[in-house]
Amino acid sequence: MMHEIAMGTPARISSDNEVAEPLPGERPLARTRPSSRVGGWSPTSWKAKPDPQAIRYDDPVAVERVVARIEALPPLVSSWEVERLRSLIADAQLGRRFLLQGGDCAETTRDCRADTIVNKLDILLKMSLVLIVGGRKPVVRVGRFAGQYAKPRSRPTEVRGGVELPSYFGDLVNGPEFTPEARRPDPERMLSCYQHSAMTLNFVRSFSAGGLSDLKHPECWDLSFSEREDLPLSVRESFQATTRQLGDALRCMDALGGAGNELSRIEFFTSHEGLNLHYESAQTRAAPSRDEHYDLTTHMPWLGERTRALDGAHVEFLRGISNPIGIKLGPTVSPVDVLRLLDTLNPREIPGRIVLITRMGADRVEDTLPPLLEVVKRAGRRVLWICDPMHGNTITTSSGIKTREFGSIMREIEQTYDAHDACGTHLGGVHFELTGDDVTECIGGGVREEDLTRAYETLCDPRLNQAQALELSYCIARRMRASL
Ligand SMILES: O=C[C@H](O)[C@H](O)COP(=O)(O)O
Ligand SMILES: C=C(OP(=O)(O)O)C(=O)O
Repeated sequence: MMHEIAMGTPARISSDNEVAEPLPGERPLARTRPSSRVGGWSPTSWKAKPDPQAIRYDDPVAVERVVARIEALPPLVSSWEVERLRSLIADAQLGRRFLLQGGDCAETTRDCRADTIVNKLDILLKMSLVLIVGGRKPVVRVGRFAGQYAKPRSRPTEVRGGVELPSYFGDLVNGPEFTPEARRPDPERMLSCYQHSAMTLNFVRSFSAGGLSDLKHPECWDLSFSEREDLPLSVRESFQATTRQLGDALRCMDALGGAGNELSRIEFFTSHEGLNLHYESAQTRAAPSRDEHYDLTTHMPWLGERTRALDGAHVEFLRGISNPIGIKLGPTVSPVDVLRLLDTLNPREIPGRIVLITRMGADRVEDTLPPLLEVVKRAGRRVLWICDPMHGNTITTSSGIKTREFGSIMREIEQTYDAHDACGTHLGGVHFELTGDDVTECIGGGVREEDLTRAYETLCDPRLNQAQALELSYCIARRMRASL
């Protein structure tokens, strides 16, 4: 099969915006070719713009050395996979698919292990099956993995016992241990995270091809939440009905075998916050025969709440690549900001290009979301709206533990559905910080505040565990079914 691939033998890069002559027989790597399609843009034009989360590397030469090494390495994903995701998102924008995005808050190289990855795929797959039954439409699965190694932080430094050190910005930048050595931003980490992303992806791909046969019997999943006495009888009954329908559907698909069998080949896409632009731009390449650039570290990078300034480095970088992109929108964004972001990031109204990820907080959805929905609808802009009910609902317990309450998470989803219903727009997906492991980081769904210290493993924000994530998918399926 012939593919148009944005790969090639690396040419020697002579400066930021030039490509050295290739050797005889060598295909030029077009990484630093400026784009004629996107005015004034090149993969490194972001360097001239302000970056509120800029990493303070102390050795710029070492940064350039690592970047050159990553440029020379093969891309992690291909441009045709990216295009496929864009077409699926375009479908979701028309209401024909639902998008499920989820994974760790901060992925770590330490957790690049078979069991951890399998558990994550397992929960995403289970959730997607429940959502298919609820919404009666296919689900696009996008993991926060194989690259979710960089974290924006509220404060550049952290103080413990009178000692001040740089904050932990994710394994891509520095280490979590509270020592000057670990917290020093180290460019070599970009190479290590590239390698761990490649290992993760390799495992995800082989796993996807094999299918997950043991998921065919939802009766064997841990669905103890659906029996909980504190749930109203109607909720329990609706959860049990979902399980029965799911079991019937899976057995039916199994009997049909091969073609169209959701369990025989499972598609996952990757995503992460496009935060460390040295890393992102090192893997950004031009498709050989088209004036299109792709960030090939991931299928779908997203723009974070802290880095979405219109004149900032991150918007500059993302405006020139052709990947679908997520844009986080928190309670301080204005309708005008959203339209400007859309004008800058999708001036040609490309279908499937933009996923707007709202994360207002359960108490702010009602006053902040409707004006955004209205203005985008009135402007006739084509976007996929999805809800991240995690980032606006972070609280700190009296003993200083960062957590999130299951009830607030679900309330944000319900309110977001209500706002879309009132405006005549539609909610086309959800975005979660979750893990397939049995952690105790969020309260509710069987975890009490006093349980938080038992298995609190995240290095940044609290994630849903397997049972909590599954319960949420049942709640969403219930809501979806009610609006069919
Ligand atoms: O995941 C989101 C952010 O990186 C995270 O909420 C920042 O946490 P902080 O406020 O502790 O820096
Ligand atoms: C940092 C994140 O979110 P936000 O930008 O919405 O705070 C995140 O999703 O990891």
